[in-house]
Amino acid sequence: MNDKYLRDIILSFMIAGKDTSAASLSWFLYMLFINPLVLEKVVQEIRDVTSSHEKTTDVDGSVESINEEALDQMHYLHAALSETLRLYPSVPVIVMTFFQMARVNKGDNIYYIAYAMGRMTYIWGQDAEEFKPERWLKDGVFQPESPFKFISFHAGPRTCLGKDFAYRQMKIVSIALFHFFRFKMADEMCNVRYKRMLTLHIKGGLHLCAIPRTHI
Ligand code: HEM
Repeated sequence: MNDKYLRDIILSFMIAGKDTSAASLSWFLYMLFINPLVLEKVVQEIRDVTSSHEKTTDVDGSVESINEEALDQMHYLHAALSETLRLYPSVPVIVMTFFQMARVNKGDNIYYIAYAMGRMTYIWGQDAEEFKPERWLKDGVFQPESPFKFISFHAGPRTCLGKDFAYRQMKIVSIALFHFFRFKMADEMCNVRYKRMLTLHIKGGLHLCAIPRTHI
């Protein structure tokens, strides 16, 4: 390994890992606003996991309670994040360049639209357009889908290398945010739309007001 190799690895992790997780968290917060019952369940799960540190001002105590074991127990949060990524995949269009295959020439590009695939009734059923974390749960336990069905992290040999890291990061940030704050949209009438880019961002960003919690 030389410095250039190391630089390229760090750069690709920063490019692949920053905007994707940030955009997912924005959509996640938005989905919770428009689905208050899901928000309630997410907050309840966070409350259960951080219950040993009820004082919301006790930063060290609450950070301590966010350990590996606690993160693994958060099935509902994991399901809600997955459901967000199904409807709002951070990489909405994925392109593959082919070497050679039957009926595909060397150098041809094939695109698949993760955004559309996440909403197809053929793949996800009649309720495909609905935000339903429950579709990922069986008896309260998260059930992973085949990566060829839930395509938001790509599948096969070029699958996302940071998937587990991304879930951990998004879970930790969500726990910290909801433990210490309530949120409301700065303008509840605003029309939230996506911006057409390589990654799926909210057009103009998601503007929120954070209100410190006195108790969770
Ligand atoms: C919600 C968060 C994320 C999503 C939805 C996501 C999704 C994806 C997708 C769809 C690809 C394939 C892109 C393509 O081939 O065109 C990819 C590749 C990749 N991702 Fe992620 N990603 C996320 C977070 C991260 C994080 C946090 C890291 C690293 C810390 C990371 C590292 C990578 C790397 C290195 C690749 C390239 C893999 C390769 O081509 O062999 N990703 N990701």
